[in-house]
Amino acid sequence: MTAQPVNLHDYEALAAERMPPGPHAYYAGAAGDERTLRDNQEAFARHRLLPRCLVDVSGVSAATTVLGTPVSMPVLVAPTALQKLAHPDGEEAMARAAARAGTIMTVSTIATTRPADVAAAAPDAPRWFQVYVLKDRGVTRALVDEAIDSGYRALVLTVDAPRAGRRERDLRAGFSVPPGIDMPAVSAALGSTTGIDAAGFFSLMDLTLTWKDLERLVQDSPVPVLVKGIHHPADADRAVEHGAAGVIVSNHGGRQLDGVPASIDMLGPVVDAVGDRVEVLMDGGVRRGTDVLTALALGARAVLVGRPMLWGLVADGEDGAAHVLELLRAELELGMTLLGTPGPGDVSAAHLAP
Ligand SMILES: Cc1cc2nc3c(=O)[nH]c(=O)nc-3n(C[C@H](O)[C@H](O)[C@H](O)COP(=O)(O)O)c2cc1C
Ligand SMILES: CCCCCCC(=O)C(=O)O
Repeated sequence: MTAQPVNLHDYEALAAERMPPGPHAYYAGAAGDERTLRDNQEAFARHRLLPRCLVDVSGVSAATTVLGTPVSMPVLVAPTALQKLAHPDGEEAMARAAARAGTIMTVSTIATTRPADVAAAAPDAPRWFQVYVLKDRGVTRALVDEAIDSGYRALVLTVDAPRAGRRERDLRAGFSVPPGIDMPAVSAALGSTTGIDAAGFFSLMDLTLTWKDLERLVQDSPVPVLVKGIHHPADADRAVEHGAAGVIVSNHGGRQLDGVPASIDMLGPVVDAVGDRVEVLMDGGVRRGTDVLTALALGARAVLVGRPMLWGLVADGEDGAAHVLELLRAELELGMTLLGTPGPGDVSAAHLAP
């Protein structure tokens, strides 16, 4: 493909053409038969939006707030590891792209750039830090402290990955981290990062993690803590009881337990359980502005986008990632205009066909 991408699917195709097979397998792939990966997108297509007419849409704006932080749209950047596999500027380019789009970037524990350096790349932009709790709690603590000291505004505790899902594309492509790509968290725990694969990384995880650890993280944290990887409404309720300021309905882009429901299908039940107490976000399969509208209609405060941000980074670094976000914003604002909803807060269950 040579033409300028006009949607997120075009970026996906472009990245597939340009990336070496191993890194592409790692980014694109998911667990087992990839049923959940497919279902994340297909489930959006099972919902139908129901427009209302003769609403004044002259001032449509996607701007909103998430945990009190103003954002230009209810679309955030999901945490994804190893962004220097996409582009030499990695997380720093992603941070500048998110800042240009006026939204929040969530920086992974397995970033290829230190939390402080990502912050320095876009100093005024809001950003969150995603936490994997490693057996070596000192490594986790040091990264969290660095993020807090660098002004990150929230912690996102990922709870769906005590081990790597069985990622067969990685196995077939023989993917492991190439030389020259550092992951500060992994080098602090292991000394070296070259040759490590997903299973190798996740063997560093602390399998004793429970609700008590969430409570402790919340107590020790000067910033709000969200829990990412929630499927069950009862777990959402438990997360809130243990102090979470928000929950993210997510199946890790289908990369962990294959066969779990699409995130969009668990959003409604989670919103019913905790939506009156905390903000509920979701990720998985968001590829269109209309997907964002569906999530808002089911009660999400915002969505996060994972792979498409990486495809943008592969295609054109900071500019590519920024364009992915701009495409989503344009699609979302057009969708809001056609749906008859001037602001994100106007989108409700009444805008979905029964
Ligand atoms: C290549 C890749 C790396 C990821 N790394 C992380 C990570 O480090 N921490 C995390 O919590 N989730 C991680 N995720 C999951 C994303 O945060 C998110 O849940 C998922 O990508 C959303 O689905 P989508 O890719 O369909 O948008 C990763 C996903 C991908 C594709
Ligand atoms: C080889 C490093 C693997 C990091 C794992 C990050 C992650 O969450 C993922 O889904 O992949």
